[in-house]
Amino acid sequence: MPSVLDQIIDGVRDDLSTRQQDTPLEQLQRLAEAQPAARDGEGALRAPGLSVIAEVKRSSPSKGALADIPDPAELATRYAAGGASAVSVLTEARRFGGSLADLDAVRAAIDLPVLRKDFVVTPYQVWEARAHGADIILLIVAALDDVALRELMALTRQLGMTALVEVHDEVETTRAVDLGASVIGVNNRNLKTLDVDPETFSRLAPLVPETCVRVAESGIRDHEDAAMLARAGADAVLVGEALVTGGDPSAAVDAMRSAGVAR
Ligand SMILES: O=P(O)(O)OC[C@@H](O)[C@@H](O)c1c[nH]c2ccccc12
Repeated sequence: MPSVLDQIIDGVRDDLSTRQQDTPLEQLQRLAEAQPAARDGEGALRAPGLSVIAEVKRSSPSKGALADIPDPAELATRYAAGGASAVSVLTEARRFGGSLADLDAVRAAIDLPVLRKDFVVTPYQVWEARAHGADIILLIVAALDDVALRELMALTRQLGMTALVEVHDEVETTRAVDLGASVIGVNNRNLKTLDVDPETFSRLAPLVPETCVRVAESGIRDHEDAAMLARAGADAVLVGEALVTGGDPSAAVDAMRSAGVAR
């Protein structure tokens, strides 16, 4: 039985081959080179206090539809007003309801670093992220072998972007650290089963060197969860569902950010 992650990546590869036919790599590279330089995503997350990466997320494989989000730019503007350090935009279409158009809209609306959140498996997607103005990309260790991960990390750096390298267990964490990742996200959700274990971050954080930015991801409901994660060593939290379903995204971001101050 293929895992949920395998199934998602199969769909991503299909959609990718369509885009590669429409837009050849050389054209993307020209678009990427015409972009203003990438913003310093790592620096934004390293800033003192608990940083919030606020996510534009319409649906998820685990919960189905979460929110319509007719105007992602407006949502991103609210995140920025609440003090988000970066905005994450899901661009995966089949399971998460995202698109590169969402990324474009958010990029045009705010001046914060923007994270392209997708299942990146080829250099083409890294160029694509930069061509659409992203400053940070997600690289999921569970989806990549060391050769691919090293190549994608190097290209990300070459394009002036930050890689958020995502792990879910001890082996993946060691791989990320050994490959020199400087921003490591611990996903409390297992992408192979979609189960959330809120203790995952606390268990893995000690394996991540102090010199790295530690990001806690998934299942973070409120300022109390954020405070707990800050105490467990999180420099940043990545939050989607709680912000898109909560009614007041600015206040929710502000509450989480402020919760980290008392750490
Ligand atoms: O909506 P939540 O539970 O707050 O989670 C946000 C984010 O962590 C989640 O969307 C996520 C983390 N890693 C991913 C990888 C792929 C897709 C999605 C994700």
